[in-house]
Amino acid sequence: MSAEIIYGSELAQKMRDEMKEEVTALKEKNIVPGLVVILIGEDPASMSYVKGKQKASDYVGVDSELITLPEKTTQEELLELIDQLNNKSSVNGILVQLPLPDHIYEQAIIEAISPEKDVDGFHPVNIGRMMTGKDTFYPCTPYGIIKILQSKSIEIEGKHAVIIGRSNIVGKPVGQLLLNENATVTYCHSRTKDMRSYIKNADILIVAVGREHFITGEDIKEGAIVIDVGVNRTSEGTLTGDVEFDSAKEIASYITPVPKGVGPMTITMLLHNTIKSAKKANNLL
Ligand SMILES: NC(=O)C1=CN([C@@H]2O[C@H](COP(=O)(O)OP(=O)(O)OC[C@H]3O[C@@H](n4cnc5c(N)ncnc54)[C@H](OP(=O)(O)O)[C@@H]3O)[C@@H](O)[C@H]2O)C=CC1
Ligand SMILES: Nc1nc(=O)c2c([nH]1)NC[C@@H]1CN(c3ccc(C(=O)N[C@@H](CCC(=O)O)C(=O)O)cc3)C=[N+]21
Repeated sequence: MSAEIIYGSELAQKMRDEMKEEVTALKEKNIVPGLVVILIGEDPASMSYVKGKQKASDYVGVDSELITLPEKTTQEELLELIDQLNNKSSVNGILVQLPLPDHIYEQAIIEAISPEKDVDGFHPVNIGRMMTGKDTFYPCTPYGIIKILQSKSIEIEGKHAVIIGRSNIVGKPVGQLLLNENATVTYCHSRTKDMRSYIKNADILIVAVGREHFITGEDIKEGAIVIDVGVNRTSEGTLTGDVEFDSAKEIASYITPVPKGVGPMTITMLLHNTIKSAKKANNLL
């Protein structure tokens, strides 16, 4: 058996086309969804992600502003900027690119962003809403993964979903969203004992570790659905996921590639959240 490859990039394009129409209609009501991205320092991977996001915003018609600040920016300066943006009505979404330099306390920044403008879905209020099954801004990568599964009408209910990785931005929230969809969820992480036994029993396997070739075809169950979140740069300078694609493809029923898998959906859901925020601010939701 050879798996069907799910190109998140194709779903992303389709959703961006739909959003573009929606934004055009909003503009006729004088509503322009506005996003501000704050990037501190000059990390090349972050700069590349931010560029992709600017391009997608332009395509959809979201008014996106990039604020780049020097590495030495203080926590107080960043908090002051966030305060200004929280109070600016033309700004519907605020994203502070992570990770931040060591001298800035990440949690203080996340909590300073108004939950109503937290289009990353990282604020504790939004995480709490997600955990209690309420509608809110869901974290973009996990939300994109749910959309990828739904786009292929893959049933989540009753399935055993195994998540490798428990970060606040990917692993934990993707498990929560899958639980909300009635999956049975197992989290694995660096302290998990006998991890391969869980992986072998996964109907849906989500891999978010950040290590090339972490999972191979031998690890997974026949017919499993494999979602590869990892983005690793190879020694040749290309991008690759956490899953050894060629071997896994022969065992899985569906698999996402890297690039062109989850990544483009992350950006798409960021735009979705920004448009949603603009609609809410104008009492359209
Ligand atoms: N495509 C996209 O849109 C996005 C892709 N990414 C990519 O996804 C990957 C993960 O990102 P992120 O969640 O932020 O990463 P983190 O580094 O924050 O988390 C990695 C997780 O993997 C776990 N882990 C590490 N080593 C092992 C091991 N040997 N066995 C089992 N678990 C292990 C860690 O466990 P522990 O908690 O115990 O340390 C941790 O929970 C990265 O490659 C990143 O680039 C990230 C965001 C978006
Ligand atoms: N506040 C915050 N929010 C984030 O959502 C956030 C963040 N910080 N910090 C870093 C991670 C990483 N991340 C990615 C988004 C898109 C791709 C993506 O589009 N990848 C393309 C390839 C892009 C390329 O070619 O460089 C793909 O997989 O096809 C990757 C990674 C968002 N993150």
